[in-house]
Amino acid sequence: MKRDPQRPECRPEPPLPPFLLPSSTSSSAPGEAEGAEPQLTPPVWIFGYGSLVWRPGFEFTSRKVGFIRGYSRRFWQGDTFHRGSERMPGRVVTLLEDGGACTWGVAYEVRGEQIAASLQYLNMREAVLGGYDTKLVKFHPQEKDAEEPILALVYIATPQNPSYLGPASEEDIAAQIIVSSGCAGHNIEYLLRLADFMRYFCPQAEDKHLFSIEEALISILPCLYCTEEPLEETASDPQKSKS
Ligand SMILES: N[C@@H](CCC(=O)N[C@@H](CS)C(=O)NCC(=O)O)C(=O)O
Repeated sequence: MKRDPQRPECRPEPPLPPFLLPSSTSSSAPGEAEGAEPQLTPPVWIFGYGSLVWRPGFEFTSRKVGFIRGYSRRFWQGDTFHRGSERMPGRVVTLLEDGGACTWGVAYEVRGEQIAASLQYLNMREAVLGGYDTKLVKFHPQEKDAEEPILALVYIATPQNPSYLGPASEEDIAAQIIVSSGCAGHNIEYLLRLADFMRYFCPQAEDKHLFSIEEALISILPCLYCTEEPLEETASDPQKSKS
């Protein structure tokens, strides 16, 4: 896919300074480190790259489409609550450290009372229910005139969390998504909404993993994308509409 010369090339990011944000799997919300001052200063930016791109679930002041460097998005996290069950775990996305890669998503700006409310909500949704930890990353807005990257909080499910499923073929991932649903809805919806986000908001970006799974899912369930014959065809040949 042709890259837009205006867009910053995706190259390895220099390491971030260490920060004291606790792992959000601890009982405290991110930013409430035991005995240490939180490193996030208002306004706080939260980067989403999975369900957060279409369903943040918290109030925010503004949002920007953009990317982070050094990570690839992978359907390698199991989910037995939002998009799956204990008996049929679903698959949702996490980030894999990958020096030369970029992951596109949405960063949300939260201010004032929105900060504590969003972090408490996400601590429950992502950490407690989802097994995700928090990290700080540099977010690059897609606006061409965007100068500096923005420090943002991101939720990542590491291989150490109990729901981590790890790599599988795109076909096996699609087959697992097809049979999984949970409290937030079907796992198919999760995949297709993420694929639609990338098509409409980041058409210049590549995500072979995501679109290969979507293709595998459509090859198993062609009805998902079957369309009626174009009207103009049946109009020109009325016999067709009778078949
Ligand atoms: N942390 C990623 C992934 C978050 C994610 O998709 N988490 C799932 C599982 S815990 C979730 O919140 N699902 C809600 C839904 O599927 O609507 C993001 O920033 O979007």
